[in-house]
Amino acid sequence: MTEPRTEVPPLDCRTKALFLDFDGTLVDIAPTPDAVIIPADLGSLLARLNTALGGALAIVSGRSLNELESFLRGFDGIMVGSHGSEARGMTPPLDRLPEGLESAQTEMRDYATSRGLLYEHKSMGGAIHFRALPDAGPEVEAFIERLAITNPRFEVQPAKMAFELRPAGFSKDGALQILSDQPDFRNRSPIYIGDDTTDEPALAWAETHGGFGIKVGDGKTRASQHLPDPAAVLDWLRAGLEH
Ligand SMILES: O=P(O)(O)OC[C@H]1O[C@H](O[C@H]2O[C@H](CO)[C@@H](O)[C@H](O)[C@H]2O)[C@H](O)[C@@H](O)[C@@H]1O
Repeated sequence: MTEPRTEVPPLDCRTKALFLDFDGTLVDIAPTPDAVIIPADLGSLLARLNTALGGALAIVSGRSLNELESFLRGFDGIMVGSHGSEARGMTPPLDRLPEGLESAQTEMRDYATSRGLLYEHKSMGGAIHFRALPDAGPEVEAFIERLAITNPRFEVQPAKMAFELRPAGFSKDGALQILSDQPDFRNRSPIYIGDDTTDEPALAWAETHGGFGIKVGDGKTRASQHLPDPAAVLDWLRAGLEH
C-alpha cells in the first residue's frame, strides 16, 4: 500500500465510468446508521452526473438497496447494495435470499440486544455496531466469525466500528467487474471513490483496470488518489459537471 496523492485529476465525464460508495464518501459518518445527514441536493447532483456520464455511474454500497433508494431520491440510476449482492438497474447478482438468513439475523439481534449493542437488520445479512461501546470490538468480531463458520453461505465483512455478515461470494469489486461489461460502462476508464476497508478491493480494482481509486479520509490504501472528506468529494463531483 502507498500513500495516495492529494491532487485528484478533474472528472472527465466523456471518458470515465464512476463508482461511488455511500457512507463516509457521499455522507459523513454518523453515530448510528439512521442518523446520516443527506445533503438536500445529493439525488439531483447524482442524476445530473449520470446524464453527463452517459449512464456510466453506479452507487456501490454495503447498505441495503431499499435504504439507498430512500436516501437518494431524485437519482434513478444504477445502485448496488449489500456489498455487491443486490442491485437496481442491472441483473441482481443474487437472485434469492441466502439460506439460513433469518436464523443468522435472529442470532445477531439476540446477541446485540444482550450486550447493549446496535443490531442493523439488512436485506441480505446484518451488522452489529459497537461505536457506542468501542471496547466490544474484539468480542463482536469473534461472535460474527463463529456465526460465519456455522453459516457458510455468509462471510464476515469488517466495517467502521461494526462487523457484518454478508452473502458469501459477493463483493464490491465483483460488482464493478459485472458493471464494466454493461454497454454504458464499456470502453470507459473506471474511477472508484470510497473510504473504508469495505472499499479497498474496489479501489484496487479501479487501479488495475485502467483507472484509479480515490480514498476518502485517512488510512493506508491501494488507491492512488485522496480526498479528505465527503464535502471534498461533493465539490469534486460538482466541478466535474462544469469541466
Ligand atoms: O459501503 P458503504 O456505503 O460505505 O456502507 C458501509 C456500511 O456503512 C454503514 O455503517 C457505517 O456508517 C454508519 C453511519 O455513518 C456508522 O454509524 C457506522 O459506524 C459505520 O460502520 C451502514 O450502517 C452499513 O450497513 C454499511 O454496510
